[in-house]
This record gives sequence, structure tokens and C-alpha cells, in this order.
Amino acid sequence: MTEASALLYANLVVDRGSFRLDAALSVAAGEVVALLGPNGAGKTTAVRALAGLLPLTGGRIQLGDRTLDDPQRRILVPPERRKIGVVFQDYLLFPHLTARDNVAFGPRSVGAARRPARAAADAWLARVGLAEHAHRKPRHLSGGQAQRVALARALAVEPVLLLLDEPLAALDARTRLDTRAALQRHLRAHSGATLLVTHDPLDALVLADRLVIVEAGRVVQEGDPATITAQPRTDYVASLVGLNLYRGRGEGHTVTVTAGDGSADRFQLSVAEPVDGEVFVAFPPAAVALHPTEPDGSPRNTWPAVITGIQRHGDNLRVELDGPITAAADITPAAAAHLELIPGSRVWAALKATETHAYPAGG
Ligand SMILES: Nc1ncnc2c1ncn2[C@@H]1O[C@H](COP(=O)(O)OP(=O)(O)OP(=O)(O)O)[C@@H](O)[C@H]1O
Repeated sequence: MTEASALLYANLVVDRGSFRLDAALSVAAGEVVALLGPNGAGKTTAVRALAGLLPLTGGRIQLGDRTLDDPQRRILVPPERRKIGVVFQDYLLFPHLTARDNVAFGPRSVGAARRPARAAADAWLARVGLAEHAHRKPRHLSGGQAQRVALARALAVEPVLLLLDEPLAALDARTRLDTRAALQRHLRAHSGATLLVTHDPLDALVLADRLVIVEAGRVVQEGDPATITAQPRTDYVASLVGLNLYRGRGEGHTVTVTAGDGSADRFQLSVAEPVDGEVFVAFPPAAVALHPTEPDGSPRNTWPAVITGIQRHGDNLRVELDGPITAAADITPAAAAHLELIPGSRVWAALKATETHAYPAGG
């Protein structure tokens, strides 16, 4: 997206001790972008910088035609004048205020008079399905209801940018499911930009049009969910979407995997698509079969492996393997019966070339 077509354009440079966030983000009007990353990647730092709670060290934040933060030009717009609605992970509702006054606080804090603020609050509470709870205090609301009050408060300021920081993290699984569905409806109706910060891939995949992945303060991959889940470019993204991922050099239908540990061992994988140059190869754990002895016949890729871990995975078992490459294999209980499934056991892994997916690594 070009800077001109983005509603939010931010080049976020923030120094916090030895940590530096250095990430460019753009979000178009009506678009939902998920910022996804492991613990400590810098997601909260990004939210706080956008919300105006943490000044930038460098870079710039542009929302519509307004510059909100630009240290070089000494511009720093305070939080309440940013036209940004924020839902924090723990909601931060005022415990002594009713749901209605909590929501009215949003418009009040940006200068609305009491009456119109209350009218806006009532309208928003009705839209999130909580009209009859308007007079309850937060301690008499369930987790899901409190989350909806927080969302209503953020939307009641008619924000140009809606920021959601782990909005579903505090909810139990069942409530999460319902609240995620409701949130999806509200996000679709929001005409401004939405940035959703999460470390839950499901939230990101369900709610976002585009994903931006940050690791150690940097954007490592961005794109639409389908491309990212099919073509991860880092180990973190691969584990997020449940794929085995390797980098190597491709020639024809063979990829020589670059050993991650720097050892000289060469390991080659036969792949379905012809490739050339630096590539990634990905395959799902379910594509890996395990055998007690070396299998003969069909699959083109076989290698000896040692079991390092076993976990339940849905109805199957996920087996972690070490060997010339580390890999995860998902096997059925029936297949497991033929194997000695204990850490340290030696097995043979087999993978069909047709189940691999190879794509250019670039750079
Ligand atoms: N007040 C602070 N002073 C110095 N460093 C900080 C401060 N707060 C956070 N950090 C550092 O900044 C880095 C990024 O933290 P941040 O909270 O933004 O990550 P995150 O992606 O939100 O992680 P999480 O998912 O765990 O919330 C971390 O390495 C952290 O140690």
C-alpha cells in the first residue's frame, strides 16, 4: 500500500532500553490489519506509541491528513486528540462507573457535553447488545460483557483508528468464540482503520484482512492470511500456522536444505514444483509418515530420525523428530500402535514430494 492510499501510515521507531521497535505499518480505511508476534516482539510498544502513551524516538505517525507524532518536527499530539479508540487487553473499565458512564467517558474525554455523550453511550450499548445492562457496574458484568463495554467506549469516540490490544485474551474459550464473532461484525461496520494486536493466530485469521508479523521489533512478513499461511518465511510464522519449514538451495525437483546448526551435513528433499535458487520448503506434519524400519517403495523422501517429544494433537499424536532435519509428524493412533513411541526411539520418516510446497526465499 502506498503512503497516499493509507489512512494510517506509521513508521514506528521506539527505543526502550536495549529494545528497539522499528516497524512501518499502514492501514487503509475499512481495513483490519492484525499485528502478530511472539512475546516481547514489540506489539504493546506499537500500540502505546500509536495511542500516544509512548512518544516515538524516530519515524512518524500519520492518520488521515494529521501528523500525530514526528519527533524531528517536534510534533506530538496528546492521546485524547488523536481520534483513536483503544481497547486494552484488560479493558480498564472504571470500576465505580456504570457501563453507560464508562462508555460516555469516551466522548466526554474528547470534549462532548454530558447529554450527547450519554446519548452516544446508550446507542453504542444497544449496538453491542447491552442496552439492559447500562446501569451495571463492571463487577456485575461478565468478562464478555465487559469486553463489549470497552469496545463500545472505543467506538463511541468515532475513531479514525481503532486499536485493539489482545481484546479477547482475558476471556474463556466459549466466551471467546461468541465475542470473536460479535467483534467481527463490529469491525466490518467500522469505516475507519483497525489495528488488532494479538499473539493468537486464530483471532488474526478470522478478524483481519491483512497480517503484519513482528519479531524482535522488526516486520518479518506481511500479507493476506492465505499467502502467509501457505508461505511462511520464518520459524515463528511456520509454527504459528503449523508447518515444517526449511530454507535451502533448489535445483529442479531437489532442494538441498541449509542446516540450521551450520554443520556440513547436506540433506536433500524432493519437491513437487521445480525450483531454482534460494527457496523455502514447507509441509504439514500430517504429510510425514513414521515407520519402524526403512520403508521401501513409493515416497521419495525418507530419513532416519530420533523421537524427541510426543504430544496429543486433536485426535492424533504430534511427534517431534530430530535427525538430519528437525520436523514434526502427526500420526494417527493406529499408526502409533506400530511404533515404539518414546523419546529416544529411532524411526524412519517418509514424506511424499507431492505434499511439499517450495517457494522463492528472496534475499
Ligand atoms: N518499560 C520498559 N522499559 C524498557 N523496556 C521495556 C519496557 N517495556 C517493555 N520493554 C521491552 O520492550 C520489548 C517489547 O515489549 P512489548 O511489550 O512491546 O512486546 P509484546 O510484543 O507486546 O509482548 P507481549 O506479547 O509479551 O505483550 C521487550 O523486550 C521488553 O523487555
